[in-house]
Amino acid sequence: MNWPKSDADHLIASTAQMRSFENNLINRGMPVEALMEKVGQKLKDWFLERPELLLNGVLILVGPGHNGGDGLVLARELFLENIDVSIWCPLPITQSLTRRHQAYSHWLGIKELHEEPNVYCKTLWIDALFGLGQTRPLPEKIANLLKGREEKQPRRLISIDVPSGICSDTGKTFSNVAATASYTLTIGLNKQGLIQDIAIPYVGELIRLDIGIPQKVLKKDKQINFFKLAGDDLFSIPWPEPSSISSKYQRGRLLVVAGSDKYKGAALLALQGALASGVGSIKALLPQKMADNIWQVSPEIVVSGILGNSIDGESEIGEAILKHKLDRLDSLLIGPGLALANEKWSDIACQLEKFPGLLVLDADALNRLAFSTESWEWINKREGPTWLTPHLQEFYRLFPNLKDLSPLDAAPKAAKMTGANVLLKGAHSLIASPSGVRWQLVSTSSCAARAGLGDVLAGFVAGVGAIGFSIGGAMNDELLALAALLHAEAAKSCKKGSKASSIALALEKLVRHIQCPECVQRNI
Ligand SMILES: NC(=O)C1=CN([C@@H]2O[C@H](COP(=O)(O)OP(=O)(O)OC[C@H]3O[C@@H](n4cnc5c(N)ncnc54)[C@H](OP(=O)(O)O)[C@@H]3O)[C@@H](O)[C@H]2O)[C@@H](O)CC1
Ligand SMILES: Nc1ncnc2c1ncn2[C@@H]1O[C@H](COP(=O)(O)OP(=O)(O)O)[C@@H](O)[C@H]1O
Ligand SMILES: [K+]
Repeated sequence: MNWPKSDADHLIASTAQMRSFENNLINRGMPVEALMEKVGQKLKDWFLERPELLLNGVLILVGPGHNGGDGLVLARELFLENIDVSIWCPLPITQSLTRRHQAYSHWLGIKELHEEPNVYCKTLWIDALFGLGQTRPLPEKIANLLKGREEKQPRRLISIDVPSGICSDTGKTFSNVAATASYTLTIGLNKQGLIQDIAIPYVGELIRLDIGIPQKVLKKDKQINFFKLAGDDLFSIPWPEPSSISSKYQRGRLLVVAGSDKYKGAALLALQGALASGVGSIKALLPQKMADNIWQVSPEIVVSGILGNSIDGESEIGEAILKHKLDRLDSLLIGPGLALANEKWSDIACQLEKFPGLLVLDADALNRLAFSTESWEWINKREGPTWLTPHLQEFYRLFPNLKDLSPLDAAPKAAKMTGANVLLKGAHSLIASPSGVRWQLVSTSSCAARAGLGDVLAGFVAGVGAIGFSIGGAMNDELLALAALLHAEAAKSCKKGSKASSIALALEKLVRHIQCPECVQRNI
């Protein structure tokens, strides 16, 4: 695994890993006091760079552990900068270091609240109640207070390390109540729970504060296999580059099986995604109506067969796939907009098993497999690599035995069970490989949540996969992750409300930019 870098910016840590890194530093001689001081200084710098947040003063909610200690160091530093600071310690402090900071803050004369704070006040609340040490629901008094605060002053609260009430491993609330932050300033490494879709409404914008965990400490952990991907990673993207003398057939050959009378647009969107990848040759098996017209909008596509049509407008794919020469392909995408015809998976199973190239199963191909007698277990029979691109409902339909697991645990399990790479789509899409490596997209835009974007994505990943396969044969695990990142970044670069086909054009431009920045500047 070469991308992205295994550094503090990219690693996504479980609570146990984070604890182990901290202990490692402390065991090597780093004083806990110094570590907390470092955290406090980073917090102070972050707040002082945003004076608008401090205009109405600051109230720091201090918890019993080291999270509270971080809050007290911040309180002291802001106080010394003449910011109007008060603290509230609702529970007895249990950590001695935190108690010492509390005593010093008292001696300095920092205001202390003895009553519950008023939820209406415009003061910024800083949640230093609980961090990594959370294992159970918030005390009722605090839960009610945080609930009231969100109702009366929505998001006028910033959390340190982890919003109180959220599990840093799963991202779930312990009891449906948690601090609702505008920002969460997480310390050292991104914690896996904080980037899960379920946590997004509580976490707000996630900021990682670097505390200088040395690379050699990170490298020692053999369990590091979870990486964050964001826009900055586009600059280091390992784009598969065919040789400069390669012909169109050596730059990836893709066959797209998509569309039905029921869902007419899906095939076109998938083909637009495929075109955006820059793959050398695109063929398609389409319903008759689309096959008759596609040349007018996408003359680059070669229609190499016609799909059958059920009386309900669903596509029947078996005959067309069986007639096609699959051995001349690098990648085969089946799924977007096919609808659920009454066909047996066994009709095509044998042909697909033997196909040595990359098979990408999306949308209704996943549903058809889910409802077949073969089910997900069939994927293991494939000779070539397989990529699955479900959204959450499709995923659990295909893997009903994993429905009690969170997406974070279920996706790698599915990858391991099937030997396929899985792209589980969502607000923060998760990519899991059979080797156990996971990637998660973090800085996505919710304007990507529009009908048709998944079709563009399926065509795009199949195109990128075809290029990768044409070069190496053996697929790099990160290829699916990099295709998903490009798609999300293209969606982000578009105006709010952009339609799927505009995003496909933005994706094409982004790919050209990565391959040749000068060409885009010269508008070629
Ligand atoms: N370790 C380090 O060197 C560094 C740590 N750092 C900072 O420390 C944080 C972790 O500190 P921490 O381990 O003290 O845990 P923290 O979350 O503050 O609270 C634990 C306390 O709260 C209690 N408690 C928990 N839930 C509760 C509930 N619902 N209701 C009531 N009580 C509850 C719990 O009680 P217990 O469960 O033990 O009974 C325990 O007393 C971390 O997030 C980061 O901010 C950084 O500065 C970097 C250096
Ligand atoms: N809240 C969200 N924020 C960002 N991206 C999202 C969000 N919800 C969905 N997406 C992305 O939008 C796309 C939608 O795909 P999909 O559900 O397959 O749509 P469709 O089948 O209608 O084309 C995926 O890339 C997914 O990751
Ligand atoms: K907190």
